[in-house]
Amino acid sequence: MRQDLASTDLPFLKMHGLGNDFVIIDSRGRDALVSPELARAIGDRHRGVGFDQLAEIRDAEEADIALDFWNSDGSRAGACGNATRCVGRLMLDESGRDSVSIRTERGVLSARRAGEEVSVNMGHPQRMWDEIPLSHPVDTDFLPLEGEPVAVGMGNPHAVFFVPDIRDVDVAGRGRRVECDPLFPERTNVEFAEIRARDEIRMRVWERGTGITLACGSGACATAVAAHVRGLTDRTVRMEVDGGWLTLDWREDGVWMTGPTQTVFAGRFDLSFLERV
Ligand SMILES: N[C@@H](CCC[C@H](N)C(=O)O)C(=O)O
Repeated sequence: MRQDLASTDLPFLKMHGLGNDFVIIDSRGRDALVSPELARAIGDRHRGVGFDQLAEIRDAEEADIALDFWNSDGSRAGACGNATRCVGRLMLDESGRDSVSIRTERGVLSARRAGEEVSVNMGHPQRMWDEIPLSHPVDTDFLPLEGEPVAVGMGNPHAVFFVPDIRDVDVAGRGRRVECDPLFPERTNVEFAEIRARDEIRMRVWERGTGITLACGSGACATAVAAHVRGLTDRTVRMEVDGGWLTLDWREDGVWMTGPTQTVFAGRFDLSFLERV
């Protein structure tokens, strides 16, 4: 057994944002302890806790906290909008303030109270092929793939397809194929979007490293950006995902995403479970 786990009392929280579910581990005051193996073990929905993403809270010098994200296959993600909103909620409640700063791989993000909900500024979208990243220079507004998706980076890669009727899309089949297309050297998240009005989108998602989820915050931001870039929507949209509704607002300082968060339970890992990792 890893010594850092043997000597650690390891509590966690289970949270979700619109059914996009997370295990949150607070590692402030100690070294980071999540490894790919530990993430996979905790992410196992039969033998662990189960999650779409694991978020590890860490100390930060230039922000209130730092966050590292893990997918259930043990891979790292540079961004996770819904987990940022969930941990943002914890930090807003803990501090009693109206705004907190959170350092992620893509920079320092700001989370704010929005009535009962939480808003996060997910930063400016990345539109250059090498920022997303893609394997070679192409027109990121119309990728050279069947269905010509839009490529958008939100600190993680997204390929957004516009479809006439979302009910006709095989999200798992197409999502799995596009995730691993050689055009995406780090794989990609895949969104399918139906435009309902200039201020309303229906979106379903296949997440890199996880599969179909009920919501994807960074995917919702990428979809709002892609729809506006294609001239299909205004800068503010409501978006229905499988788990409910988000509001996206692409402002001068970045893409703001607003929605609900929920704490489900607090737990503590059994030492015998950690011993097997
Ligand atoms: N659910 C997330 C996105 C999680 C990361 C993604 N699977 C990746 O690998 O980039 C969100 O709410 O943004």
